[in-house]
Amino acid sequence: MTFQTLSHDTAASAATLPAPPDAPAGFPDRIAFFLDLDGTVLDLAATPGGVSIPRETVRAIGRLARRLDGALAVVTGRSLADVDHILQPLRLPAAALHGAELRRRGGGRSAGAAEPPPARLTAALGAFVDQRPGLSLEDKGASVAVHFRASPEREGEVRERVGELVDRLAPTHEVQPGKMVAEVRPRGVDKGAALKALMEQPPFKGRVPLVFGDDLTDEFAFEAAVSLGGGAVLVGEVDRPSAAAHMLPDPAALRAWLAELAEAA
Ligand SMILES: O=P(O)(O)OC[C@H]1O[C@H](O[C@H]2O[C@H](CO)[C@@H](O)[C@H](O)[C@H]2O)[C@H](O)[C@@H](O)[C@@H]1O
Repeated sequence: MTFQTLSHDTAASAATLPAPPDAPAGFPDRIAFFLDLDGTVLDLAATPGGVSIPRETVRAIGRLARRLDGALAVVTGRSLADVDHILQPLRLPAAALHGAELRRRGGGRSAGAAEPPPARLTAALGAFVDQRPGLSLEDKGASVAVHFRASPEREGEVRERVGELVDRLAPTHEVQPGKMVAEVRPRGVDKGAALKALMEQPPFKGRVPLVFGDDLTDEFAFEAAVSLGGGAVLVGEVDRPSAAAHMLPDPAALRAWLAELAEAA
């Protein structure tokens, strides 16, 4: 495996990471792909429902999944229903809601970890959002998100209030910060644990993971992949340390990279 494990302590180093090789080592027989969606494959949009994906990207992902013998999964904060809607007609293995919803090859779903937060928390978040123009609540079941992209000046207030409400009302859940969003997800559920769970079974077992992501939640998956001898590609520049050893400037660059690899395959 040629993906190096590097340590990146500064934003400057993260901004100067090399691009991933055109043909990653182990492709297609010994490697597994894990794709984050928003900010990675998808350009960010004003609202969760405002995203779109070029049809040729869906075709490229489908083709790569076949070439990898099915060892291509989505790892996302979105729900499985959203994943299938965005990537239709594909139905890929997926760790949705940060891993609270897990779909292995063949459509089997995990049960258990996907309990929603207490209703009193969702009600309190709803009341908070209703009183502040520009905020919105995305209720995804096991995970709930407060979005402030339309009101970025409210970031401090949102992060503080969501943290306080979760501490007081939802001991089963914890806060997951993200881009213009404060999410609430089940405690201990993260993309790293989800990646490791998928890697335990075919078609992932015996391969090395390569993860593509952009946000804080993806760092769990980056670290898990590196710990399993694989690698990570950060999409977009960040002002934080990252476990990724490679970088692409934006989702368009990743879509082009995937299309080229699919074409070559
Ligand atoms: O894990 P991901 O696939 O990256 O999903 C993370 C969250 O993505 C969505 O929110 C983000 O994208 C929106 C559309 O571009 C944007 O409006 C918002 O500001 C971003 O935070 C999604 O709505 C969340 O449920 C996901 O958890």
